Amino acid sequence: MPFLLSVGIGALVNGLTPYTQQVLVSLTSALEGKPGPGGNIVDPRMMALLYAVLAVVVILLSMASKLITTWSNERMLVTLRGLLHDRMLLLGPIFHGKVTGPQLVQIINNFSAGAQFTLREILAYPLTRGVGLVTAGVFLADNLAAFAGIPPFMRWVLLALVVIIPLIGWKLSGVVGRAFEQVRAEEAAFADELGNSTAQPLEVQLMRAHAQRSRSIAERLTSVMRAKLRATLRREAAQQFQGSMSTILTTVILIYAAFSFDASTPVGALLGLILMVPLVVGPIQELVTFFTGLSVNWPMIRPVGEIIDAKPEIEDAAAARDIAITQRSAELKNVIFGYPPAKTPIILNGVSHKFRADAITAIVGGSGSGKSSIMRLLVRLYDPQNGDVMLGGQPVAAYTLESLRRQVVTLSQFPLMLLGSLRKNFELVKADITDDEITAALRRVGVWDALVKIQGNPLEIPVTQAAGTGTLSGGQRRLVALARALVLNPAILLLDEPSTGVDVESTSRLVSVLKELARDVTIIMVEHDVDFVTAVADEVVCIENGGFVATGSPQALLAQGGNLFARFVDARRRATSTEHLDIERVPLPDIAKSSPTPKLAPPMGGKM
Ligand SMILES: Nc1ncnc2c1ncn2[C@@H]1O[C@H](COP(=O)(O)OP(=O)(O)OP(=O)(O)O)[C@@H](O)[C@H]1O
Repeated sequence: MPFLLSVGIGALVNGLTPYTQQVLVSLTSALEGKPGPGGNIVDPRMMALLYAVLAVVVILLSMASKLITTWSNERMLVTLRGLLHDRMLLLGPIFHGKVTGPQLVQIINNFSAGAQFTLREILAYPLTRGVGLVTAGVFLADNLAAFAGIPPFMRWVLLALVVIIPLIGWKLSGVVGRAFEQVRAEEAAFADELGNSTAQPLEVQLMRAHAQRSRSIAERLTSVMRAKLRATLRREAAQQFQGSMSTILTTVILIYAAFSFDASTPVGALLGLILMVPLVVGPIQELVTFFTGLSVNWPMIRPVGEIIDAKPEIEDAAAARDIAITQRSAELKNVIFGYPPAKTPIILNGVSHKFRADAITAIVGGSGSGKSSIMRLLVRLYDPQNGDVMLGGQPVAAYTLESLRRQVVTLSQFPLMLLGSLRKNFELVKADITDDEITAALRRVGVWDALVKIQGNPLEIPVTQAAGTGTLSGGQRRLVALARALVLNPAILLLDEPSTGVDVESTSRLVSVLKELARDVTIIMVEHDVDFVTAVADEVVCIENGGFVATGSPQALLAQGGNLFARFVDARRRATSTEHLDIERVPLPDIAKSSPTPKLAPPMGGKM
């Protein structure tokens, strides 16, 4: 609505402006006592009055047009930014693997403004500028006709100028566009580099990498500056050229008019030429400027368009339904999987396994063996190339993504924590959650008492980017995230390294929480800590070289020996054993025989 209003008023202003100038032309001719370009003799006082009224109307409408255009622009921009944000959250891992977080921030924050401007111009130009162009064109022809004997070729000269000059401008805009494409690439690289520094500034300090980061940022900034300088110089040259269009045309017409001027020609017609040429050239010039602007903005508009057009990689299958998981089983049937788009290397090569319902299964394997990939298949972040992933006896694609992810809940290794209060982080998964529900969930995972020590009302604890005074520690974050996952009453819970960063006391609490939970939730976890696995898991599935190589309870696998789990436990024991440490035994002084103030044995290598 504001857009249509702004376009309507803009068209009115652009139509009235040449008309107002033409009134001035008629007024001048009337003062001279000659008929105006229209052929009529008019009353100069009436014309002066009409000019005054029209001038005031144009001024008022121009002001209104500016205000409404600003309002409409802001509304369009808000809608576009919201749309980009929402679309981006629907896109899958291939998209998010390609476009980094800092780049997304840049697209939604900055690039959207360029896209909004372009969209507005495309939609509004034909009406707003078109009306002005046609009106001024008609009056220009009227004024030219007042010059006796204008030969027809002059019209062709004019037409040629009107066509050729914008064409040259268009060519120039291509050069400018390429230069700005480079600017965008440099800015994206800078955004990533800056993201590297802002992600963990304290870690940068601890690594004493300040100088390295500083150098990288300086290099990137220099590249951005160089690219911008190149592009800006090209743009300035193009704009200078476009700016001269109006002057060139006015000059050509005036020279011709001056040579064709005779006693019968009204001075008003000459004035008409001077006034109308810029009004005809203006919209054409704006069109060229717009196309130049389009080339300049295109590198920024394209990613905006890509997000709007991009299709989520995984969508609901045609026959997908909202199905309740009653039978809390999960099964892989001969699954073959490699990451798209290449789908090679094969990560899972024909794996089959039925995860026990209402039990805890730990997937154990070396780094990069495909453990997390299995979790991703279970929540349909990806689809396998072959075989079936079954949940509750149904293929995973039979569920709508909404119903699947409501019931199969993932607790990732580094859970998402929103900046804000602890309560806000629970509202993330359940908008209408009550304080009592949050409290119960936090008590259930055993973190409540520790949180009370941070702040009397733990729900108001501020969640910050990093751990610090008055906020959550790394381990507490994990337990809070587990509490948040439980709020959803999952049928199947997927845990990625749940024991990471949790202290010994909290770990034993975690073991009992998970064991209790597993009475009516199927838990599948990826875990490197084999002691934790031994303590908590009912079943262990070992993965190696794309296949499941051993399955059984931790105790059975340990008793059997030789399998991957037993090897891992053994390696862990050897790594943490103190037997290999050569500790020199220092003889204790014989207190009975020694003097009242016995001398202590000197430390190794030390001197008393
Ligand atoms: N999005 C992706 N695109 C392409 N390859 C990927 C992607 N994610 C993971 N991989 C590759 O797939 C293999 C298995 O990855 P996965 O994350 O499943 O391993 P993992 O067993 O969970 O490893 P870790 O214990 O180190 O977390 C790895 O070689 C990894 O590099």
